[in-house]
Amino acid sequence: MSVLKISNLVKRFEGVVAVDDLSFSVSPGEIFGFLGGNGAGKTTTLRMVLDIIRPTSGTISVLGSPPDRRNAQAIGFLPEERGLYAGMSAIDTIVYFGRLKGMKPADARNRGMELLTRFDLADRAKSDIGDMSKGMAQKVQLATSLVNDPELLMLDEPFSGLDPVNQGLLENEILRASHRGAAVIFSTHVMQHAERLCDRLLLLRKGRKRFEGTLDKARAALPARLVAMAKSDLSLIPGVARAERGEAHGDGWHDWTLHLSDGVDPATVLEHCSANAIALRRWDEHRASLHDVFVQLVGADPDQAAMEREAA
Ligand SMILES: Nc1ncnc2c1ncn2[C@@H]1O[C@H](COP(=O)(O)OP(=O)(O)OP(=O)(O)O)[C@@H](O)[C@H]1O
Repeated sequence: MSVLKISNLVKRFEGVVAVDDLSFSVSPGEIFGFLGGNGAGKTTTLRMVLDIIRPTSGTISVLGSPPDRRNAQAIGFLPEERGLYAGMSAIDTIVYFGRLKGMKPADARNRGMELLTRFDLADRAKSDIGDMSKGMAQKVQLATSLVNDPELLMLDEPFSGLDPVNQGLLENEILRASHRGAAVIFSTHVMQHAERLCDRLLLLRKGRKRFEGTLDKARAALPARLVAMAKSDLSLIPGVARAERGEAHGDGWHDWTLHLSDGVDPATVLEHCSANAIALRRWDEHRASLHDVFVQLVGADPDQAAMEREAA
């Protein structure tokens, strides 16, 4: 059974269709990347799952029921706009959220301390949130979303604002939640995180689904590039859309870069070479990255490109 099932979801605000006939589902233990450019409709979708806003049409099922604040006990959510109550200690904040989710205070406190220890913040458990750095406060907020061991964990841009060590820590937490059977949905603009973590991903553009599937399927959506060294003219091979002859290596050997036509498997080009006695000294396949797929299907976004360069 799906933990989350969204069918034909539409959300219209005045003058804007924020979510446009969106359908997808997420199963227990699955890590699902919810990707899209700025304003694609990601946060709006997550808010509808949480019953913070209501759909214009379509249906959402969370653990078999329509969205309802009572589902909160089974959900963990890290909102995009961070912010906890300054004036409250880290551990009291986590206990507060645990209690909102129906936990006994002692259980929430034990679980909170366990999380703070894992997040290297045990010595700051009694510190006021207002006295913490932005990244530290973000880790406390992450702990509030994990305190109840949710069956559905939804993280909106969880990596932004974290240093590389803490980004690694967050990746581990996402894997840990998935291993214990939680369905995890996260949005990000940084494709490397999605590439490392996602079992499946969805690309959203202006509220509409542009792609849904595995990382392999996403990368296969763009033609591959091959780099080879050969004596023959490789531009004539069937399936090669464009070929560039590169550096000469003597005795007629040249580097070649081959851009394949859509849907052509690099293996068929290699088979053609061996069947036709085309000698090769080098053969490297370069598949499209998720970044390439994102830019192609969702459109380049200057903010995203800058963030991805920063993260690379
Ligand atoms: N309360 C609202 N009233 C009117 N329009 C809204 C409201 N909330 C969101 N929108 C619009 O809906 C669209 C989708 O916004 P949303 O915040 O869901 O995008 P997002 O994918 O989360 O973007 P980002 O990556 O920039 O956070 C945008 O055009 C936004 O302006």
